[in-house]
Amino acid sequence: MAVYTDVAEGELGAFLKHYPVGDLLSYKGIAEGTENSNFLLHTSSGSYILTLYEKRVDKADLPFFLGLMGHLANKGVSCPLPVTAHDGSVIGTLAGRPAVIITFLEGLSLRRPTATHCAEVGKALAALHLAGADFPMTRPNALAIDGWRKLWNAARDRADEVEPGLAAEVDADFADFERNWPKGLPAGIIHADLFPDNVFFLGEKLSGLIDFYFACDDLYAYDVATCLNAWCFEKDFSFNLTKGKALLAGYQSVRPLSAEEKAALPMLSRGSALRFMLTRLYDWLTVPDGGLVMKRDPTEYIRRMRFHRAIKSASEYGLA
Ligand SMILES: Nc1ncnc2c1ncn2[C@@H]1O[C@H](COP(=O)(O)OP(=O)(O)O)[C@@H](O)[C@H]1O
Ligand SMILES: N[C@@H](CCOP(=O)(O)O)C(=O)O
Repeated sequence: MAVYTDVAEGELGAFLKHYPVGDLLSYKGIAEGTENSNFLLHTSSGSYILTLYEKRVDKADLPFFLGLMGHLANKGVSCPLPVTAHDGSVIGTLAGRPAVIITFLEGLSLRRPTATHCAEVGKALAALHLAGADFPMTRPNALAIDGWRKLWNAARDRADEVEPGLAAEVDADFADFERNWPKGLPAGIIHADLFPDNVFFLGEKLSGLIDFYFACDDLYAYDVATCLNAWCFEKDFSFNLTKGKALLAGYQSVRPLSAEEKAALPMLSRGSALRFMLTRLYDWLTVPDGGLVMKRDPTEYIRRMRFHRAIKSASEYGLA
């Protein structure tokens, strides 16, 4: 469910007069997504996505996210381009919310990606890292260890309701991360949420990347770790080595990982699994059922955390 704010046809028509998109022919709310309200617009000049930013996106971050999409699109990354209004602005106001129109990308997100799709994602992630290297704005990762700690402080007392023993397990992880989290690895702009729902394909060919609303500055290899978690595990929580090999080979065909990045991959993957477990756990425990935010199962990421804890070397992910 991701239409939290309704938009009346009259006010949308009036809003669109400020943009070079032609006349409104039809529009409908999009069910997919988690954070914001999204609408598909058909106008006399084509299709667009209208996003109304809801409470969990800080308006102060919008120039970074939208500027980044523009920068990447101009460098040949297939991602939405924000549409500039006649007065030169990109961020408007609609139904009391910050609102933006972005270009529509063709393609479908996949429920069951294959190793071929994983290789494409690896290549696209590396291309994104290279294309973002000269983006002039910065945004610290709000969901790095300090941000995880805040989520954990809010959820810890009830964590064992979700999985007995989870509180002690995660406390031990924090102690390890706070002492041993990798430092000094290559860093720059990362997507930070490149899950299958944020990647479009036309057949086996990747057609676009969306949802840059967690993008930030952090370790490139941490973004690779997030993709291993999101793309290379099966529904039974087993790691698919063929997919891992394909994703890593795809990435390294564009941007080779250093020996230090490779060595850090098990810890980064464990940290990334903890990050997604924590946002899911926080929502699971704090958001009322039937509420507006779609709740995702935190236990899927507890399984991944356990898998990564047992990894001895990054070769177990499929690194040559
Ligand atoms: N540029 C785009 N082109 C086509 N569809 C899009 C585009 N942006 C978003 N969508 C659609 O809207 C859905 C939600 O978008 P997303 O950015 O993931 O929202 P949220 O930030 O709320 O999770 C996507 O799953 C996709 O179906
Ligand atoms: N990918 C995250 C949730 C964020 O949702 P999105 O719709 O903004 O991609 C998770 O799986 O926990």
